[in-house]
Amino acid sequence: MDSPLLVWAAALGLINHLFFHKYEPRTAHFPFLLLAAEPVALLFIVGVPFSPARVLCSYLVFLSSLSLSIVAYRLSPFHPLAQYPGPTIAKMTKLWGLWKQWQGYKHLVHKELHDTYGPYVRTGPNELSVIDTSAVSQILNFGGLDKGRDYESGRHSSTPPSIVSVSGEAHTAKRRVWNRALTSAAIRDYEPLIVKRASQLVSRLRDQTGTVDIVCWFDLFAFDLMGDLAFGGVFEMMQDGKDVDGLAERIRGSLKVTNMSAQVPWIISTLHLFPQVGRAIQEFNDFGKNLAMRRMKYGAASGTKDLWYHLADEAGLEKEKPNLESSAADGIVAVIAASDTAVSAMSSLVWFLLSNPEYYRRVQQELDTVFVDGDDPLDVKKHDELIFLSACINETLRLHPPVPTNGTRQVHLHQPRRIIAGRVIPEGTSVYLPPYSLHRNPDYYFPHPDKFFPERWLADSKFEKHDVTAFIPFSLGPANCVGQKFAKRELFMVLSIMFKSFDLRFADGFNSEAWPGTRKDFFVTTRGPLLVNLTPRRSYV
Ligand code: HEM
Repeated sequence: MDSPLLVWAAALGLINHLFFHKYEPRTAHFPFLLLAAEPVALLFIVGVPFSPARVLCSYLVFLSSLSLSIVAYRLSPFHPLAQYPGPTIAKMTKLWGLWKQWQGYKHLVHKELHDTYGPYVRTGPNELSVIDTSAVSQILNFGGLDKGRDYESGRHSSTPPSIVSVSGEAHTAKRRVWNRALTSAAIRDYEPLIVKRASQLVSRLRDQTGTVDIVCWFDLFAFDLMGDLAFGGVFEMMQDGKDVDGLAERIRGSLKVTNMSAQVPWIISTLHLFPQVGRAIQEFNDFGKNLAMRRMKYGAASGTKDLWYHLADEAGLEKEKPNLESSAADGIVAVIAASDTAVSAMSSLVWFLLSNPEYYRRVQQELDTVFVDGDDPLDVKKHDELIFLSACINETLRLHPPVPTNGTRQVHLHQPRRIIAGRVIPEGTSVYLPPYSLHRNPDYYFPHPDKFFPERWLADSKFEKHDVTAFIPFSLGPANCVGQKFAKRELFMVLSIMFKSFDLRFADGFNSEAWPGTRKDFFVTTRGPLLVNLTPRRSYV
């Protein structure tokens, strides 16, 4: 074979690495075209006759040289993250963890890596995972790192921006509107809707005979509630007893794809060139827009201020009113962000209590003491007295955080490096602070960091270590969970009325020990059926 061609092909591989290293591509189309054309063009440049064998050799040598050069650099002491430990395969390529991630086990992978390598782990060529509390605030809080590229990367240019997909000033503007939508006063306006839907949940559960999948009913409840709040009452899933249009499945499918593709952001806009992907995106955009138009036509389900009222800035408080598409995108975010998260928390809490009968009894006793006969468990004024239920909720969020790995924060390319907790975070680095691993770190929760011990949250706790700076189920800082007060209100209301209304036990034959393994991390958590039997205690609805 012609050695000049092979030498040039090898050199071209190295030159391409240097070029793309300096000018990191935002999309894959241009690099793909370039990489496909170069080895063929080389035949003409070197002046050798065209033949399929020469083309093949040129490709092989070119791609081998390019890949070897990339891998050698990533593993070399010259790479800016060289001092951080991690598995070699993770340092070489981002593709290594995609399979685990596709299966929904990213949180477990991060945990395993931290157990092996310590609090700072290199989980990708330009990616770190950190579970050091002295870094938490410096990374997440005001003045910390920006939201990572993974947040915006799933969004096609035709999709209107939502609070999740924007950063910088655009995020600050959206966040102002969302903050107004989720103040304590605003949440009080939403309470009648929570009361209505929580009562309906209990009454529908009463209609069921035999075994019940409580996860499924929590799902139906959450969609109905968020449909009321965000779009004036669009779903009646509890009434139907199922998700007739398969909305939840569609949302979860798109979450899975977005979550995966966010790992390799440069491929997104190329994927979007495929007509099927474009169509699916368009359909989803239209779905949001139609819900928004329906809400504008029929008004709020409560007849008063709902979430949409704030998201669409109906009070006209913003200098620039958000357009319909943008508010619709936020409304859809509300449905997604509020449903899977809250459902995960409620389901896990039920699982933990049924697996620990002594704690379950204690929760029921507390509820029976706080809400004596005739008291309404949906009366939020009494929820502050539910100290033990509150401890159980915290312990659930610690062990089963509904957002187990969370998205990244980032020192963007061309930004100066940052020093965080005394360590250098170079430009172009994405940083995870995975709640699942942080919450189970024995340096912060000891003893028995993996065990459900609600007592550790009580004022007279005897636990040796209980460092609440390592508790971030709702994240921290300017992009933390804006809905956390609402989420807690919802959890207290639903759990109070449910445990007052029913005695629950795992259904006969249900493999309860296997249930935590059905929890999958696709940014928010999905979970498998949780089969229980319900025996009515007394009626509140
Ligand atoms: C137990 C329930 C919930 C948990 C554990 C949870 C957790 C989180 C987490 C970890 C984030 C990511 C923050 C980050 O990037 O650092 C987040 C973001 C967000 N959550 Fe929640 N969430 C819950 C319920 C809710 C509810 C009920 C709502 C709405 C009513 C909501 C709305 C949002 C929104 C809009 C964001 C994006 C905030 C931003 O980018 O500024 N969440 N949530």
